[in-house]
Amino acid sequence: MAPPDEKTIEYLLKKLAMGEELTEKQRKDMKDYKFWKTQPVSKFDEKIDKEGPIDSVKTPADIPDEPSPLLNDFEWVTIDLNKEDEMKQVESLLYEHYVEDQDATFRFAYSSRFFEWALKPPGWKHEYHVGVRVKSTGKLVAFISGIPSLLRVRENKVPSVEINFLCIHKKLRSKRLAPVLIKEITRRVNKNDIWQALYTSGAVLPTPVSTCRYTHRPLNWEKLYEVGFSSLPAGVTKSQMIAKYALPSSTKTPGLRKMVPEDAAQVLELYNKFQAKYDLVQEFTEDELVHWLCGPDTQRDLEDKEKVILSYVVEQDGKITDFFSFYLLPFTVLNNSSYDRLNVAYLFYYATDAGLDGKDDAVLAKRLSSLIGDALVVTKNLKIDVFNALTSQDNTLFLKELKFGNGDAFLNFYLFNYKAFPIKGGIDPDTKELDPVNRSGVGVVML
Ligand SMILES: CCCCCCCCCCCCCC(=O)SCCNC(=O)CCNC(=O)[C@H](O)C(C)(C)COP(=O)(O)OP(=O)(O)OC[C@H]1O[C@@H](n2cnc3c(N)ncnc32)[C@H](O)[C@@H]1OP(=O)(O)O
Repeated sequence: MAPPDEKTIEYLLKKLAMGEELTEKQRKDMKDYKFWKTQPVSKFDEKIDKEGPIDSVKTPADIPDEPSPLLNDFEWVTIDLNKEDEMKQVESLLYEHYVEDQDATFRFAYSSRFFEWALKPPGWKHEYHVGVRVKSTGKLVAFISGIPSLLRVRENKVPSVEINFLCIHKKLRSKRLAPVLIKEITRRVNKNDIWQALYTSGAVLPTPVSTCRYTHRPLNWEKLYEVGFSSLPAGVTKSQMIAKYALPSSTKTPGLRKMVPEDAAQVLELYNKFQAKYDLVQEFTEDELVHWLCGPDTQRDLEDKEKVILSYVVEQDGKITDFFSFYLLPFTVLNNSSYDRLNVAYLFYYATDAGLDGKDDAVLAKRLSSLIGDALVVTKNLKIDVFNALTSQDNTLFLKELKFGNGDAFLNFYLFNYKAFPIKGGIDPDTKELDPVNRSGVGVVML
């Protein structure tokens, strides 16, 4: 990994991804996970004989009606994301404190639109947007969120929540507040008779069910270089680098067009068929699919580059044969005289009917390379600077060909109160290199 002061694209993307390099060092002994060793999660190296819940069966009546008390100066709050000022408070807490960056030169540029999408899918619940305020000033100093999600873990449907955006003000770090927040959201979720959760983190905790690697594809190499994020490899000229990442100006798939909500029934059918191969999947209703792929109503009239999620379908004679989607989360660059923003796209869901019988990976690889190659063209035309993807889904079939470079960061997937056999992350467990043969079993994409 490059030293932080060099500000290479590798370093930045690692920060952006909130990932960490996966080293044995990072993994403490189980006994040192003072909080996690008390929770219903698998232990490292635990032999799993059967998949399923860990805790004994409970009912909401067994769960306390009130949260654990906080220290005197603080209070629990439920954030009302329908209120503009409360939405803004979450935005600014995350803007200031979500990314660890010593000299604070870049930050995720979260927007209300992004949270409308990420935190208010169909069936969202106020009580899963949990905050801690300073009593005297009302200042929001910590946040954790959940959204309802029906998961499939191999053959089992698991009603769950997805937990995300855990954030504590920098001044309140290392005071064991994170476990208190996690216990409070667990209590609120359990009260609704839900006992399982999915979450991801760069941090190594007991115990990842899967680990994927981040990869990135420069779209505007010159800008990345000019802001000092990308370095010039020895013996290569700038024009060679620009030529390396050049893309055609228009897409090549006949019938490619933007997805509209009316496509949902066909897209859902295709999504379900395509995702059948994966071991960890999010099941969608049609309404949920529209939300996740077409975005909330509030984004529909915006220009594409202002949207948070964009989806495209391929339609041939009235039949949708493929789709892809990506979400946009820029970051603000501080202290740079030429640029104040870097535009970043993240690969989201996709599916194709090519090679659905699973007999010929070459057919699937060819189609996906062409499809996601078009996603690169679309994003480049939207002035996106870099396109990120994990090694999840079938991504290792096309990442190399499309010139995605390996990131240093890894993302761990965790299940709460659910034992599961390990799920492949699209990388070789020893070398951590992309593995196009033993592809990932992770179908779900977390934000
Ligand atoms: C059924 C429903 C269940 C619902 C709940 C399911 C579980 C959800 C779990 C949450 C999923 C979140 C998904 C995301 O949002 S991942 C994104 C996490 N956020 C950030 O990285 C933003 C910047 N960092 C911070 O705000 C703080 O450093 C955080 C809040 C991360 C920790 O605050 P702080 O640094 O001040 O620490 P502490 O003294 O309070 O607490 C120390 C304890 O916390 C354990 N720790 C540290 N980082 C994480 C982490 N990312 N997930 C889980 N646990 C974590 C740590 O191992 C130690 O426990 P143990 O080692 O002693 O055992």
